[in-house]
Amino acid sequence: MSAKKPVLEFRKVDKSFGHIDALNDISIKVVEGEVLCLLGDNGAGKSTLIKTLSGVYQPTRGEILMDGQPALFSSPREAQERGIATVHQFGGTYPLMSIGRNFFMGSEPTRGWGPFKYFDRKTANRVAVAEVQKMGITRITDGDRLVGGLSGGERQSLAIARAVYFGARVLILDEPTAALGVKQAAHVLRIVNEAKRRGLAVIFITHQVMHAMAVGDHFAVLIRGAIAADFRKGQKTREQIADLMAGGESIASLEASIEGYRDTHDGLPPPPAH
Ligand SMILES: Nc1ncnc2c1ncn2[C@@H]1O[C@H](COP(=O)(O)OP(=O)(O)OP(=O)(O)O)[C@@H](O)[C@H]1O
Repeated sequence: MSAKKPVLEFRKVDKSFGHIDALNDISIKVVEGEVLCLLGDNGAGKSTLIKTLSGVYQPTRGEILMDGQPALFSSPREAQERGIATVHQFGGTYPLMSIGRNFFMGSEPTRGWGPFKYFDRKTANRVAVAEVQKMGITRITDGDRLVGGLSGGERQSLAIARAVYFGARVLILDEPTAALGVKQAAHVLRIVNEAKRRGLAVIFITHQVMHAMAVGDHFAVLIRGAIAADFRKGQKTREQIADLMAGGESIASLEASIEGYRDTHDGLPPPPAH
């Protein structure tokens, strides 16, 4: 067990949509300075879990605690104000706007007064570039550059740097490396480590076991809305984690049965199961 403090905690949380139980008896802690990897196949409940953490949904049953106190986030804005930031797969950035504008979207620094107030482009650019560089992206030097010209990894990094600058305590990263090549993914993983080093509690959602293993301190595998396994770094091998994500069915035996079918059916794959 970790001696660090949980920032957020779910206690026996259920979330149902009519008769569909998307989350079932979820108890989990998100700890400062740690990365919690949330793993699970399509439809396992990962999105529902992060939406419940970030105020989009309210639990049907159970309790959410923040800093040990009961917390109810009635909207995403309220969760954001409490320091819960969500970064989605494509960074949630605006491609036709500059880096400086994107960084300060919604909290623009201004100069002047009353009707003479205007967006302080220089300050925005200076701060945005400095913050992004502090996270290790030294290739970004011009805050006027359009975000549309950045790589996928740089966009993710910009969104993470922004969340850190605006005081996020919990950073939820929804498949940040899913659409990235190896080098770009490595870049984002380094930034995840940097956010953790700065004491943020990070929730990292991914399908990629290797990416999870590169940054995770704590792992939770969701299957059909329930936590099927909850373990810490070093307690399971890559193969064991992949098997858990596949619902306990050994990937190796699945591959062997597909190969066996191909051998007797002119190399054709088996038809999909119904
Ligand atoms: N708003 C909703 N209304 C009804 N059912 C929902 C709703 N949102 C999610 N579900 C159901 O809850 C279950 C979990 O869905 P969820 O989107 O959380 O899974 P996921 O793990 O994020 O999947 P993916 O990796 O494909 O995004 C699914 O069966 C889904 O159909």
